[in-house]
Amino acid sequence: MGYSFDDLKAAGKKDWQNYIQHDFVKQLGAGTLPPAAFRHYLQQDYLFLIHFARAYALAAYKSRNMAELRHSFDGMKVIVDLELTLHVDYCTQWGVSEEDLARLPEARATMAYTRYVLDTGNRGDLLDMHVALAPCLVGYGEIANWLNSEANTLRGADNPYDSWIAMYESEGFQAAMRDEINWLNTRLATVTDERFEELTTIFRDATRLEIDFWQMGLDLSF
Ligand SMILES: Cc1ncc(CN)c(N)n1
Repeated sequence: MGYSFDDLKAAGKKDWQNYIQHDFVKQLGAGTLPPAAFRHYLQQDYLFLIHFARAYALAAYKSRNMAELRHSFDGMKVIVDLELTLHVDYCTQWGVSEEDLARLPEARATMAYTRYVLDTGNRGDLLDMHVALAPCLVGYGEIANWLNSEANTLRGADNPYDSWIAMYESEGFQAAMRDEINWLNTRLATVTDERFEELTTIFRDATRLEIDFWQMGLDLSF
């Protein structure tokens, strides 16, 4: 009894590190990521985020009070207003319209991750759902902070991916990340050892699916 979000990360430490410090992330930070890899990743991420917005809607459905409802609503707003807007802007620069995006075939990594999270939420309760969502929200906030601490990271106009880093380091995203950690810390403080074990499996599975998502970007795979 008496767990926290850090305990979830510690239980899958190696996977978490492989996710945060993936080659895709390192190359993006250094500005050396092949444009085709970023483009493939970002287009798949558009499809991914639409399903993740649905997952937040499911979390809202599972909410029992106003505070839980608002928490899910805030998570969904970050995806729809902040992240999807940037994705559509990037794609517009490449001459790819929202109609083109909607017609894109989904990569297996996109399907696997999004359906895993939706299934976990359907099967479980609100805590299961948020633990499945946490590597997404908390992970990208942590990635931006990790990139900023790395000597190889190039910031400014010389890095074509600078606006991507800027979004995830922004106060809007970082505040949502802190809220999620606080929310999880409150719930994890009272779970039993058995329940914590179940939750670590969900957290690690979602983290491994994040690793596959980066790899899909590097491999240009469907
Ligand atoms: C695959 C993935 N994971 C996380 C995030 C950050 N919401 C994202 N945009 N895409």
